[in-house]
Amino acid sequence: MKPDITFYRRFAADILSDKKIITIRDKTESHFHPGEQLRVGYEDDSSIFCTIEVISVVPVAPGDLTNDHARQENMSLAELQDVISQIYPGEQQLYVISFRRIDEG
Ligand SMILES: CC(=O)Nc1ccn([C@@H]2O[C@H](CO)[C@@H](O)[C@H]2O)c(=O)n1
Repeated sequence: MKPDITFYRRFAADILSDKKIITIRDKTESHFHPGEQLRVGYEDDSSIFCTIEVISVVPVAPGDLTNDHARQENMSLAELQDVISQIYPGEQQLYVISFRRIDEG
């Protein structure tokens, strides 16, 4: 089965240990709905590593990211801002997808 959403492999351990409970995406991945269950795969080979349930999808501008967002990413705010500027350079409209992990694969 193909994943519904993918993550860079370096973030998988934080998701599987429930330390990372949000992801921040652009418009192309803003269509998920609360209650939806998503198969989660690795970005590099698309293999599935867990299932999550979407809690909410909330618009955010990169300049409005807070320490609270960073905590939910298991990062410092500086790290999060750095990651966002690398993955979504120049993007002014992003979306915070909150989730809970349901199982491993
Ligand atoms: C693989 C792929 O298609 N896209 C993305 C996009 C984002 N992210 C992570 O979400 C958080 C905020 O952006 C940070 O932790 C990011 O590293 C990810 O892992 N994979």
